[in-house]
Amino acid sequence: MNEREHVIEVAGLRRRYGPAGPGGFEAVRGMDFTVRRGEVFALLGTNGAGKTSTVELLEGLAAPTGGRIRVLGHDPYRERALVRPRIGIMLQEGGFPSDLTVTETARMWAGCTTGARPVAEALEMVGLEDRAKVRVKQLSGGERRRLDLAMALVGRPEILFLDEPTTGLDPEARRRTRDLIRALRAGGTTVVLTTHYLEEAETLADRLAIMRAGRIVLAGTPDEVRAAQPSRIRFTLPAGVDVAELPAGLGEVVPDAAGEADAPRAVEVRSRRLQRDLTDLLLWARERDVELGRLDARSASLEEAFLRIAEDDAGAGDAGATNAEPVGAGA
Ligand SMILES: Nc1ncnc2c1ncn2[C@@H]1O[C@H](COP(=O)(O)OP(=O)(O)OP(=O)(O)O)[C@@H](O)[C@H]1O
Repeated sequence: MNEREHVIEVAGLRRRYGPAGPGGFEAVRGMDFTVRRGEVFALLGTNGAGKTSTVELLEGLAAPTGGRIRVLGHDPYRERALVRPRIGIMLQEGGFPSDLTVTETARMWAGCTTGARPVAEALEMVGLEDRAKVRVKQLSGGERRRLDLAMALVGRPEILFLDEPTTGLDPEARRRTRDLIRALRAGGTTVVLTTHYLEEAETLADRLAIMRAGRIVLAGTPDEVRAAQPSRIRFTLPAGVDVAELPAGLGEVVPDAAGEADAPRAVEVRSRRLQRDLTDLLLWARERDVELGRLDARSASLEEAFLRIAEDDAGAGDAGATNAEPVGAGA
């Protein structure tokens, strides 16, 4: 496998619903990223950030209003006939005819697909083999999601697009779906997924991008995205020890404003050099014989990175245009 082959290339991508001007809405506002063959790439973002709007453009379901997309070297909208047979799509709402059984639905779908995977195999991959004879309308919501996934797998896609694949699944089905995604990746399938489960992105994705208001505001490997946020050191200072006495050069020191003057004071240090700042703090405490209460030091989680971006909605993405780190750049 050529690690550097980009199977998806996106530059300056835009999507507007409705007319130009105040009557319309621009859901995708200039996105740049690449996806490499064989990786799992996750798009994250709050409701309405533009994930589905973006993925639909990659799938060739709509034409962008600006920018350029290449999927497997082709324009997925204009050259749909070349791209569609090589990709698998699991939409948020599959909408298969509900009077057919699971097997009939899968056969119908496979009949439209060249080189289709055997239907029984696709159903087994998603754990629906026991529901093969059940009508689609009798499936539970989670089972329908799994049927949608099975249909996306029927064509043995090179790139699999999964829009919130585990939403509505019970924990066991979710675990099974995640294992399946890992197995597909191990077999060389590229997976583009949107999800609201941060731990899913954290454990599955090779790289991820966090969107806000139609733009990517942070992107990279899960480690890179976490590292972009400060670590936190939390402790309490005994009564009588002032925050100003803390060693100089610690990261941003945020004392708890509500603390009483004669009671221990909670302090948070936001640090970009966790080991160094923690060492400085502990040496200072030993030298001064200060007891730090409830000491806790931790690196930022993906959730913190996500929440910080979500909370920053006041800027509604303008900052994102300049802060965005193009995914795949120089990698
Ligand atoms: N057909 C449409 N016409 C007008 N606006 C639309 C249309 N489809 C989506 N939008 C708007 O575009 C924005 C982005 O929607 P999109 O579904 O892409 O977001 P998302 O990140 O996938 O959200 P979610 O996490 O809720 O699925 C939203 O504000 C939505 O209201």
